[in-house]
Parts: sequence; C-alpha cells; structure tokens
Amino acid sequence: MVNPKDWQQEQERLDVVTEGLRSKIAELEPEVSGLFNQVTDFRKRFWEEVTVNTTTHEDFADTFYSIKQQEVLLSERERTHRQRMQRWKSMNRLLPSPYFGRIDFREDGLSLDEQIYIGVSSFVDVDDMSFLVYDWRTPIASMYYDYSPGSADYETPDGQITGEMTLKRQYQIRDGKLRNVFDTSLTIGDELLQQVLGAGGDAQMKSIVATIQKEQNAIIRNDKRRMLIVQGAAGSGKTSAALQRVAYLLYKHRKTLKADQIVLFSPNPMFNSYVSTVLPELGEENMQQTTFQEYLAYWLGSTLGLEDPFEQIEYVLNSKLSQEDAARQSGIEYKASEAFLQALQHYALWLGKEGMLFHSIRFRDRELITSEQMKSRFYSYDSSIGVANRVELLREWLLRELTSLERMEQEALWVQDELDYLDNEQYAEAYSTLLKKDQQEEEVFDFAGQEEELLRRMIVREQFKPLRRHAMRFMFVDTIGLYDQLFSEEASYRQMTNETEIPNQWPEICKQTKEKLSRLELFYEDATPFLYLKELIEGTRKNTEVRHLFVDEGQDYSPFQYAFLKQLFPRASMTVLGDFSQAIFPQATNLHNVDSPLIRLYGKEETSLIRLDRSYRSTRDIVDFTKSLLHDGEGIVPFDRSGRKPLLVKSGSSDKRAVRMIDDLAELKTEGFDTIAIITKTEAESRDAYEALMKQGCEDLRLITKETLTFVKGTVVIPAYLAKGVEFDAVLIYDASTLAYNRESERKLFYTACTRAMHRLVLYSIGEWSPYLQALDTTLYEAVQ
Ligand SMILES: Nc1ncnc2c1ncn2[C@@H]1O[C@H](COP(=O)(O)OP(=O)(O)OP(=O)(O)O)[C@@H](O)[C@H]1O
Repeated sequence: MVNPKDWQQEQERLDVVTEGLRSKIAELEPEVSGLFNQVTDFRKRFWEEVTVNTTTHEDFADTFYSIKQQEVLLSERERTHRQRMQRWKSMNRLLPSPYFGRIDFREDGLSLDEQIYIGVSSFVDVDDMSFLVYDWRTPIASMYYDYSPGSADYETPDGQITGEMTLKRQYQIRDGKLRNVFDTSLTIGDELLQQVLGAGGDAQMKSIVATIQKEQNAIIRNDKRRMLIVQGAAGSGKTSAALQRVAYLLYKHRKTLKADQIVLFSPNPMFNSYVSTVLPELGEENMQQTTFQEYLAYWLGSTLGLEDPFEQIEYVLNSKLSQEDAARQSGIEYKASEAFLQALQHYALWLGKEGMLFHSIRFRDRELITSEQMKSRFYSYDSSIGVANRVELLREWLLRELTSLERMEQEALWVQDELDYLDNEQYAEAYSTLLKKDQQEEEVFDFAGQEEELLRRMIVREQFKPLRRHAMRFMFVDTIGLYDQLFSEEASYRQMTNETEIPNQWPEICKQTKEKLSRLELFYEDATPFLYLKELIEGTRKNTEVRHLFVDEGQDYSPFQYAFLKQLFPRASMTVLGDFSQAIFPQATNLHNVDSPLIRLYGKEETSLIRLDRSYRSTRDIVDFTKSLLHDGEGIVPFDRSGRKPLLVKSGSSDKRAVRMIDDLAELKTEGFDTIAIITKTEAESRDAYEALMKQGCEDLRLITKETLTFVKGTVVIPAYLAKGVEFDAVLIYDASTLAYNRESERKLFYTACTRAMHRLVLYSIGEWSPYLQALDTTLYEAVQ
C-alpha cells in the first residue's frame, strides 16, 4: 500500500479523469443518439430524396447519379456514427475503473518523467492532446508487463526507445473509487494476482488484462513469425493469453484486420460459450469460433454419417484388449500421421495413371453416360495435367454432353406422356415465353408448332436439372469408392501409395474401415483424410479471407489435421496452444519436441515456440499433487497460493459414496464455492454418477453431455474430455479407483480431470486406488476412509 499523501494524489487524479470521462460522455450522448436517429431517418427517406425517372438515357443517368450520391451520404453518416458510438462505448467502459496500472518512465536524453496510466482503452484529454489513459496494447504500455523498475525499453514503428522506469504502480478501482494501490518491484506484483486468483470461479472466462505476466505478454505481442506454438502447463494461461492476443492483433492492425478474419478452433461447443465474454469485455468483437468437427460436418455431413471425436474417445476408453480394438487403435494412429498424408498424395498421383472410379450418370433407369465412358475420357487427357484439373475438364465435358443429350431426349416417348399431364401454370408459362418471342420476331410466328417444342424443352430441362447439379458438384467422382479402394491388401496398398511402413494389423484396419464405409459412415480418424483425398481429386477449397488461425488444445489435433489446416487457410498465420501432458486423444501431436511435425509445418525460421511453466489456476497444494501424477511434471511451477491438500475419500459402497459426496457438496457450497464439477471418465459413468446422486436426494445437479452448449454456474456432472479447457472452484473425481484408471494411456486424462480444480480437489473410490495415486508421496494429500 502507498503512503497517505500518494493515495490522496491518486484519488485526486482519478477524480479528474472520471470527471473528464463523464463530461465527454455527456457531450457525445446527444450526438450519438441524434446521429442514430438521423441515420435511421435518412435510411427511411432514402428513396424520397431520389427522383427515379428512366424514360430517356439522360433521365436514367440522372437517376443513377442521384442514387449514388445518396448512398455516399448515407455511408459517410453511418461511418461517423460508428466511430462516435465506439468512442462513447469505450468511455463508458472506462468510467467505473479507468486504469489498472501506471509506470513512470524517463526516456534517455530527456529530463522529465512521463506518467503513463494504463487501462482497457485510451482516453485523450482533448484540450492539451495528452493521454490521460493509454490503451494496454500501445507499444509504450508493453513496458508495464515486461519490466520492473530500472532500465526499460519498448519497440515503436520508428525503432527502440530506451530509458529508466522509475515507478510501477497497480490499482484496484471500483465505481470511480480507489480500493487499493500497490507499488511493485516485481513484473506484475503478486498481491493483485493473489486476489484475482483467490476469487471464486465464474461460468465465463475473465480477461487477465491487469495482471498479464511477462511470458504471457510475449505470446500476446508475438507478431513476427507465421507460426506461434505455445506449450504450457495446465492452468498456465494459454487460453487467456490467446484471447488477449486476439484483442491485441485487432488493435494493432485495426485498419486492415476485422474480427471475422480471425478463427478460433475450440475443443467443444460449450467452450465457445465459456470464452465468449472476454473480447466484448475488452471492447472488441468476438472472432469466429468453430470446432473441427463442425467444419468436417459442413463439408461431409450430408453424404456420410460422421463419428465425432467424443464418440472416438469413448470407444478408446471403453475398449478391451481384443485384436479388433488394438487394430482400431493402430489405425487411428496411422491415419493421423504425416506418413498417411504422403500416402494419399502418392495415391492421387497413381490415380492419374489408373484406378479412377466414377459413378455413371443415370436417367429414368438408363445409363446416359457410363462410368467407363468417363474413365476413358479422363485418361484420354494429357497425363501431364494434374488429376484435379483433369476432373475439371471432365466436368466441362459432362455438362456439354448433358446439353446435347437433353436436346435428344426431347423426342422421347415419356415426354409425350408428360405433355398430357401439364398443369395450367406450365402452359401459361410457355405461352408467355412465346408471346415475348413473337414480339421480337419480325416474321409471322408459328404458335402451334412452337408451343409443343417449347413445352418439351421445358419438361426435359426440369428433369435434367438434378443431373447438371450432380455434375457441377463433382458427384460423378466416386470418392467413397476411391477411399475404399485404398484399403486393399498390403501389396496393392504399397503399389498405390509407395508406403513402406504399413501398420501390422493392416488387414483388420482395412476390414473395419470398409465395413464402416459400406454403411456410408466414417470413423473420426477417417474424416480428415477422406476430405483431403476429395480435395486432391476435385481441387482444393481455400479460404483466403482468414488471416489468423488459433487452435486451442492443440495437442489434440493430428499432424494430418494441421497439414490440412495449413492448406485450407493459405494466407493465415497460426497460433497453436496446448499441453502435451493433457493429450487425451489418440491422434495427439507433440507440440514442442525438436522433431514435432508442428515445427516442420512452416519450418523453423517461420516458427516461434514459447513455453509456459507457471500454473495459475490451482492452489499450490493442488499443483504439487497433480504435477506428481506426471512422469515429467517437475518443471511445473505453482503460483504461490495456499489452500487445502487434495482429499482422498474411500467408501464402502456406491450408495455410501453418494451420501458422502452430497455432504461434501453442501460443505463446499457453504464455503462459497459456486462452480463445482463431478468429473467422470466416460459418458456412461457420468450417467451412473448422476443417477446415484439423485437417488440419494442430491438437488440442483446438471448432467453435461457433448450436446450441451452453454456453461453455467452450479454443480455439474461431466466427463473429463468435455471438461477440457474449463475450470471449477471445486472438482470431485467420482471414481479414482484402479477399476476406472489403471492403464498408462489414461494417465493424462486423469491429470486433465484433476487440473480443472481451482481451490478444492476431492477424489473418491470404492475399492483400491488407481496405481497413479498409489505411487504418490502420501504427504501430498489427506486420506479418509
Ligand atoms: N496473468 C494472469 N492473471 C490472472 N489470472 C490468470 C493469469 N494467467 C492465467 N490466469 C488464470 O488462470 C486460470 C487458467 O487460465 P487458462 O484457462 O487460460 O489456462 P490454460 O493454460 O488454457 O489451461 P488448461 O490447459 O489447463 O485448460 C484462469 O482462471 C485464468 O484467469
């Protein structure tokens, strides 16, 4: 805390700034509402001001210019309105708490200290043009995050500025009143962070703008390379830093970058709602948010039944030690690999020489164009032309063929039958077309003769429409057949793909894949390769609008998926945030090893790699416990916040466990914890837990499934894989026994579940504890029977 004199001065300055904000808001208010009315009014009267006259060419030109002029006026007024509105909104946002930090900085060569107050947006004193508050994203404000008092510097577009930071101060301001002021010698003082982290969790993520740490600031402002990879421990602030980074990019490139040019791939739809308030809180619009599954379903969902990643993980978690399960597992790994990606590329080249498969074009039970005709046409094109281009040529040919077949079809017998059944509307349409033609033709028009011809043409055209659509959408390519053909016996597969390292259980992998395909369904691990093959053959879809791609929980995407994303967004930079210790999906990618496929994606020169080892979410006791669950967790450093040790509770039966849990829930709620999760391993276990607790009279419990879209406060039962990325005041692990967690491959899932806890962690078991827990040092937890 600062001395009373400084406090007094700070409160006085705060009063000045608050007053300044109030008067500016009051000044803008009538303008903002007035301009809004003007714009709406103007829009309503748009056509009244325009004289529409198209009698002569001159009148037409006059009308055109009059409309243009009105349009320019309207868009100018709308722009002014938008700008004022933004200023007004940002001042309103500042008003209750105009700033959170201050640094005093003396630039080398100057004799005066400049006082720099930092807040969520800038506020300029109009009279003397000085900044009363600097936006946290300005270059000068970066020193607040990067330095303690002493030598400091910052980058500007004109070069580096060096000097001396003589003071660093933090504020807590509520409703225009100073609540706390700290001088700090650390980068960002612990006191404030202690308070922020000690508070209860929310249903929505919070902005960390006032307490961003130096290493997080490096992530937020890293704007030099194409790829930024962040490997960070659980709770180290990866998602928080990513959202601040979006806000930073939108500010830095505000003239060229719009929020919808940034895409965030989230782990599940519920996560979208969890993070949705951070950017608006910072005065920015939300970026586009999607999940990879949503993307796949958009392109493939109408033709094939897609398994989702949660079904896949449920399969893996429930799998036994059978041969089939082992083969599926090995298939998942192989189909996620770069090797399979290359195999597909070779396969596409091979298809350029032989093996293409087409669907014949059928019409009224006849083959109009056979698959063999298409095949020979396809291979008649110059073989130096790529497969996708040859498919395009084939499509053009098909469309031309359809036009001449359509003409011939007009004489078919069935058309005569259809003629007899035409309704009045169709006759009327034909008649009016003929009438128009009659007006244009100079010679005497033969109505009777031409009417039938026209009607025939109309009938056939209508029936040919689906065929044209079919051709336009490349549905003549038998992509399912082509993908199926790939899973042939080993020698053929090797020949088609040049692959040398084929997985051992290949025949079983082929059998499973083919079976699924025969039901017109795809395993999750097949969806991206299938789409990739489709694009190799039909030409790639590219999204050139998107400039920044964020992938959260990046360890859960396969190297194959990354290569696909790179191709899909050719103009985007990528930020991948993840934690390999939380890699719960079998297709995981290591983010930071020297040989990581992610580093290879854009090459070393284009890649920055940042590690975050400090964990902020959980208390020291919880972090000490959870990091011991990992084989390589030593490097994780807890932020020093104390709490209670994790509690291990053993019960005699399922009913007794439920009763005990209900008592524990009541106690946690009395202590003020609002967000509590009972985390299970699988969906089935979630249902069991929910029923067992309800049976014993538990109230206000909510069961979360993959369909749940919003994250709300309260007590929830949730499978661990859906709890990824989110956090809770208290976490109760429903079953931490050896029956539930025993395999080495599930250690990371268990770790992920435990690391969701901010303040309290309780683990329950009916029988023996999981081997991961048995191996722990007993001083890390308290145990009760
Ligand atoms: N600099 C900070 N100031 C205040 N709070 C912070 C800071 N960094 C992280 N936190 C808090 O720590 C918690 C964890 O942050 P976040 O969810 O971003 O971590 P994460 O690395 O994405 O975690 P995980 O990988 O486990 O999902 C959040 O409550 C966040 O607000």
